[in-house]
This record gives sequence, structure tokens and C-alpha cells, in this order.
Amino acid sequence: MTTTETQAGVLPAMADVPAHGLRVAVLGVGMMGADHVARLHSRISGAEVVTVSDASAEKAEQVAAGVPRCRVVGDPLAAIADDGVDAVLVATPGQFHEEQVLACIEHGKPVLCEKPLTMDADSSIAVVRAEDAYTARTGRRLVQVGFMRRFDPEYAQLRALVAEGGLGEPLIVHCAHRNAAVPPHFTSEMMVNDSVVHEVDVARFLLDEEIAAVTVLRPRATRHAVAGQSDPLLVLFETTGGRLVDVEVFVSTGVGYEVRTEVVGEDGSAVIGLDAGLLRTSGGAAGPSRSAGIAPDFRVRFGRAYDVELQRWADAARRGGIDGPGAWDGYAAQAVCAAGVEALRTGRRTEVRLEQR
Ligand SMILES: NC(=O)c1ccc[n+]([C@@H]2O[C@H](COP(=O)([O-])OP(=O)(O)OC[C@H]3O[C@@H](n4cnc5c(N)ncnc54)[C@H](O)[C@@H]3O)[C@@H](O)[C@H]2O)c1
Ligand SMILES: O[C@H]1[C@H](O)[C@@H](O)[C@H](O)[C@@H](O)[C@H]1O
Repeated sequence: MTTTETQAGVLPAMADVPAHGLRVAVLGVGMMGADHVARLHSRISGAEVVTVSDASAEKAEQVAAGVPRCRVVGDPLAAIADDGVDAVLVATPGQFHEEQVLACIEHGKPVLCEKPLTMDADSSIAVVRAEDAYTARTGRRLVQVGFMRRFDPEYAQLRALVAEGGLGEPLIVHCAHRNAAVPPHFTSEMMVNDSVVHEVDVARFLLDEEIAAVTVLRPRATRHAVAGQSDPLLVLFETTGGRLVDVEVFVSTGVGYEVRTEVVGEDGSAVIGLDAGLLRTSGGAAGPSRSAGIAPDFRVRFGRAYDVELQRWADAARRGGIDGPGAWDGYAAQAVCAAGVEALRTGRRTEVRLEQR
């Protein structure tokens, strides 16, 4: 079974393509949503943001003011149901994704949902099933999950190298995922669910197989850790093909946004995410000379990936489909994270419970 979904085969006939640009509603215009609105408005062709919705009316008004003809709709479900909206981008906090994505399926609207698909594996599989029922009726897929690293040129190159056998059989993947800082409410569970979820998807994307078990180790914590948090963590995935993936997740480095991945194969290894010009990243708070070349956050490091992700999604959505990681990928990531949170709690190796596809 392949874990990489390409949806070109389920796109409808060209007759269904709207003559106008894709009219997008963006739900949640906080850090990511506002960034995506700006991106859709200024860098993505064939799409326009016609509606924004946010729990904070003030924030929504502020963002809408920057986009001609964009209106504010208070109720996100009304924005989804609106006939003047062709597709939806969900960038609300994770706990609202399930209801909003299910509403998109009900109204037959393509949706790009920021990660996580939902907050747990049970609700994610419910989304997979709802979309499957829609696909059985229409031949269309609607749900794309915002695992943007798949659209990053370095990750795409690494996957191509692995897929064409350039490293021989891949055996081990080493990952580092470091954030300069996180808000005070960011728990160790969130380090798994919100941060390591990207490595879950990267591992499935690079190796094209599922993750079978997760172990989480808690090394000595940094004195900068948020109260009650174990930071850093070392997370180990075992894949169904017997490969190992280790992830160092460290969210209070005080330095910058460092995301590295190295694949070690039988015939060589390849690493991405090494910022050219970087000499050292240690020594306390980031100063310009110490962190030269390191992106401050994901909006900078993955800016190009978000551009490609949204352009390809908008192009596919105009034809009524998706082009990227789908609901199953979102579900599989949640199932692995659930095992990760249990492994974090118990200190034991925990097997992933994945439904039959
Ligand atoms: N792909 C990535 O690299 C990446 C990076 C950061 C965040 N994210 C994801 O993007 C999503 C948003 O994260 P963020 O950092 O922008 O959060 P945020 O808190 O900055 O923004 C969320 C916004 O949603 C609004 N909101 C809350 N409940 C709502 C509701 N029911 N309906 C409409 N609006 C509502 C809030 O008022 C806020 O403006 C999360 O799912 C997060 O995991 C992804
Ligand atoms: O929600 C964010 C986001 O997903 C980033 O890409 C990740 O690096 C952060 O650790 C996480 O908190």
C-alpha cells in the first residue's frame, strides 16, 4: 500500500472548472491563516479570498481590510455553506477542524486543512470515512492536509533520491525539529501532536510505509523549558519495513527554526536543512552573528513550500479535487501521535493502532 496520495486521477472533467477564479473562504486568521490570506492574495494565481471568518471579529475585519472584495462572516459553518465560496482553507485551532472539515465534505467543497486533521485518531478516521462515502458517489476527493514539507524543494529532492534508489535501501532517518520558543501553554503532549506530527508525515512520505511503533525518551530538560514540559524529547519510530526514524524535538532552543532530515541508506546518505553559512548555533540567545542563516520560524523556512502547496491546491480545487496529502495521511499521523502520547506517558514502546485502509 502506498502512503503517498496523488489525486490527479479523481479530478472531474474540465467542464466543471469554474470560469472565475477559485473563491476561497479562510477560517481562522491568526498566525497561519493571516499568512495564507496574504499568500493567496499576492502570490497564488487563479484564486481569491472572498471570505474570512474568525472567532475574533476584530482580527477578521483587520485581515479582510487588506483584501479587496473580501467579506467577514461570523459563523464559519455559514461561510462553508455559502454558494459564493468554492473552496475552504481551515486554519483554526485543531479542536475545530473536525466539525469544519466534515461540513466541507457535506457541502462538496475542497478543503485544505492545516495540520492536525483532527485532534485524535477516532475523529480522523471518521473524516476519512465521510470523504470515502462522498468519493464513492462523485469520484472526487476533497480533503487535503497541510503537511507542507512535502512541497518543500529540499524534501521533494530527498524523496526523489530515495525513491530512485540513489542511497540504496534506506535504513535509518535522523530528524531534528527545533523551535526558538513556544507559548507557555505548549505541553510535552503538544510537542508530539503539533511538532513531531510533521516528522510522522515526513517519515511516511520518504519511506512510503507506515509507522508501527513509537518510543519516547525524556533526556535532561533544558532550564528554558516551559513549566512542566520535558524539552527536548527523543522520539523513535519503527516502520512496518523494519526501518528506524529518530526525532530530536526541542522547542525552546532560543536560537531559531532548525528542521533537518538525514536519510542513511545502504549505499550512502543525504541530509537536508543545513543552512549554508551556519558556523555555530550554540551559546545562548540567538544573536545575528550566531544564528546567521537560520530561519526564525516556519513561515520563513517553509515559505516556498506553502506557496507551492497553495498553488497546487488552488489549481486542483478549481477542478473540484485535491493534490497533496489526503485524509488518510491526516488519520495515519493522528494514529501515530496517539501512540506517541501514550509512549510519552508510560515510558514504554507503544504499537500504533491503524485501521485497515
Ligand atoms: N503547517 C505549519 O507549519 C503550521 C504552523 C503553525 C500552525 N499550524 C496550524 O495552523 C492552525 C492555526 O494555528 P495558528 O498558529 O495560526 O493559531 P492562532 O491561534 O494564531 O490562530 C487561530 C485563529 O483561529 C481563531 N479561531 C479560534 N476558534 C475559531 C473558530 N471556532 N472559528 C473560527 N476561528 C477561530 C482564533 O481567534 C485565531 O485568530 C493550527 O491547526 C496549527 O496546528 C500549522
Ligand atoms: O504548530 C507549529 C507548526 O506546526 C510548526 O511547523 C512546528 O515547527 C511547531 O513546532 C508547531 O508548534
